Amino acid sequence: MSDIALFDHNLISPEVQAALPPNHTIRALRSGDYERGFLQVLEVLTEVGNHTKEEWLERFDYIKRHNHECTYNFTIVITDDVKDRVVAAGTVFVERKFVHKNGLVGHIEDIAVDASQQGKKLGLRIIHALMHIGAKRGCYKVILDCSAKNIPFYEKCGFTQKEYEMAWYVPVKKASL
Ligand SMILES: CC(=O)SCCNC(=O)CCNC(=O)[C@H](O)C(C)(C)COP(=O)(O)OP(=O)(O)OC[C@H]1O[C@@H](n2cnc3c(N)ncnc32)[C@H](O)[C@@H]1OP(=O)(O)O
Repeated sequence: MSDIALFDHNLISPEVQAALPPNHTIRALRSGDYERGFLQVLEVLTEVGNHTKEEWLERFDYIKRHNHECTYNFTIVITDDVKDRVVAAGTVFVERKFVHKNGLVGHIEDIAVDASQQGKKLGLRIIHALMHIGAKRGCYKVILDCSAKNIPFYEKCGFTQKEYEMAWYVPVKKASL
């Protein structure tokens, strides 16, 4: 697969692009971002797994092919164009609901800025770009879960605290001997 974009670039906010440092670009995730270190950037969040290129393309291609269906996935990155590396990433899912008269809700997930690039407003730009995508796709709200230490960051981005997060982790079955 050549360097294919996950979704249409006209959803990227021109205001956010204009606010980036020189030689940086905000754009849709591309299939070639495997080589540009997209998965390594996500390692600031959690365990990512050592994907082969084939495993990466399997997931990328699936999302791309199914992006017109029930849930839309808009994953974006910021690249350092001198180094040709991904330095920040984030996703907004658009969920189709029955409530709010068949309303749409954006869910922000997996916000990550390379450890060496944090504190340069790249996280803020990613969030603003995802909020723009949610608004353009017709969401009536955009929501996310985060740790307490990140609340001030999301408040700076324009979010307010509401409700509580709940989680259930599927028990890992031990292999039988
Ligand atoms: C929905 C989710 O995915 S939650 C998971 C979020 N991701 C992580 O925790 C992974 C590790 N952390 C990171 O990748 C980054 O540090 C992020 C995404 C949390 C923040 O991105 P950065 O690029 O470092 O932040 P950025 O420079 O855009 O900060 C914007 C503003 O928020 C402030 N801010 C950022 N993080 C914090 C924090 N933890 N506490 C207080 N303020 C903060 C900054 O000081 C800045 O304020 P200013 O406008 O007054 O100068």
